Amino acid sequence: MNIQLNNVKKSYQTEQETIHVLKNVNVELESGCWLTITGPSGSGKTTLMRCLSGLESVDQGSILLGDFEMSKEKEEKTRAFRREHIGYVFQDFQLFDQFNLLTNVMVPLLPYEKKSVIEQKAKQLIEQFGLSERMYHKPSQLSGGEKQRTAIVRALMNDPKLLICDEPTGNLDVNSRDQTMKVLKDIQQQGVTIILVTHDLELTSYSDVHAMMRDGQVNFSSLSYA
Ligand SMILES: Nc1ncnc2c1ncn2[C@@H]1O[C@H](COP(=O)(O)OP(=O)(O)OP(=O)(O)O)[C@@H](O)[C@H]1O
Repeated sequence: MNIQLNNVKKSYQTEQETIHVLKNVNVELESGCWLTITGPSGSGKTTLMRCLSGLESVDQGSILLGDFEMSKEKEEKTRAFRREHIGYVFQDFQLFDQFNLLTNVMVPLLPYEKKSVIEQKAKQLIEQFGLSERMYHKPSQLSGGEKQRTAIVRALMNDPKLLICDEPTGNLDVNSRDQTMKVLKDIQQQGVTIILVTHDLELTSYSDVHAMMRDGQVNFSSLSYA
């Protein structure tokens, strides 16, 4: 899925002030590419991912995902587009405490597809990510790394064309991190566009393009935090 962001601006209004988070973001990414975005804490990476996936609206500018101009569409259409085409791995997992791992993975698709089909797909991915033995455990019984892998599995359930990963390896040890990256690489090789947000500069080696976020802008040329 080609991605194009033009002059995207986004602010938050608090009681005291207006926080200008995205000041003028321009991004162009070819379908099937892997973009890694790094940048200091608070520079707006998560906000950008939320706007890109339609979880938040932008104040100005345009977001084009393939032929879909997200910034112009109504919420209902955006929600359907996200459900069909985007996978999102949240920084804080966003798993349901009351459900076991298998149900957590299935739950976003349950209202829309046949349960037996979703369950088969879920079990296949759960096995691929080495989580079969934890399938009937609830999030409170999972390690940080297991929760993170569960969040990745859930994001892959709809065969996304765009996979957004916000710090997907923050809780993983180096071996699990590298394993996860290899699985993501395989997924990219199947044609999926990947956007990865991370503080871990080593992960840029997996990507085709690296950009740094700073002062509300995305800069494609810098490789350091300096
Ligand atoms: N809903 C909100 N209301 C007000 N301010 C917000 C809101 N969401 C984010 N912010 C502010 O926007 C700025 C950017 O936040 P964001 O989470 O996008 O940064 P980040 O680069 O992802 O940070 P980190 O690397 O720590 O995850 C921060 O100053 C944050 O406090």
